[in-house]
Amino acid sequence: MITDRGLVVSCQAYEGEPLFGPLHMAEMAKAAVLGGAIGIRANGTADISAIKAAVNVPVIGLLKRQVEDYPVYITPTLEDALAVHEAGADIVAMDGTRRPRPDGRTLKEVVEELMGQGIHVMADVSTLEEGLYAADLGVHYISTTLSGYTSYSLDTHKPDIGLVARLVQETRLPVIAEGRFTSADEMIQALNAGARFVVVGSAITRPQDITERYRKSIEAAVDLN
Ligand SMILES: CC(=O)N[C@H](C=O)[C@@H](O)[C@H](O)[C@H](O)COP(=O)(O)O
Repeated sequence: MITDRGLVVSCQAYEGEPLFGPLHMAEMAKAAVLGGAIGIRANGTADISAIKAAVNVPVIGLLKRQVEDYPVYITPTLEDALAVHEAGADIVAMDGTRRPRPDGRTLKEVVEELMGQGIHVMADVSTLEEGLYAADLGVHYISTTLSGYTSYSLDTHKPDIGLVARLVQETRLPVIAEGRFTSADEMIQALNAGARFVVVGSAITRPQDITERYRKSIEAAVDLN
């Protein structure tokens, strides 16, 4: 369990991005830990293993896999969840919605199997209802990761601190604030709303996004021609 409060850094790069691959992600994780991250979130078995070998903080693992016709892509099957666990993740993060999964299993079935094996589960949800359902199933953590990314949550506030607050009020589980955080002020608000910790990815570990954000800010304010 992660009992500390603070900042968890998500070190993820997609294929085609300059920092894609376990070597870069392990170095990124080391840098995050040097800066005081209390944990790392990572995608894919190769990155998870490399990061586990590189740092001494808990790793939240997931496996992103898009299967045709299924919108669920964060650790979509039981097999994916077990692979994440075997790669060394301390916590397995998975889609915590009730949408159909490519292996035909329900969220309940997957969670029960993982918990039966003593595996710690983080349910990535997009709404209060999903969080309450995941809590009923007994998951260890609920994260707001998917707010803004399901067809029925597209209009939610970025970041969704309101959802963090509601989940804290209505469940007894550790609530994780994750997704679309870009400033320390927003993170402080989420922690003050009761989040156990905040997970930040792109705003720290995607240099191309960071550069673009700065560039757009100056372009909006200064005539560069
Ligand atoms: C929705 C989805 O697929 N989220 C993924 C989950 O692992 C990652 O792509 C995000 O980077 C992570 O959640 C952190 O969020 P942000 O990068 O906004 O700080």
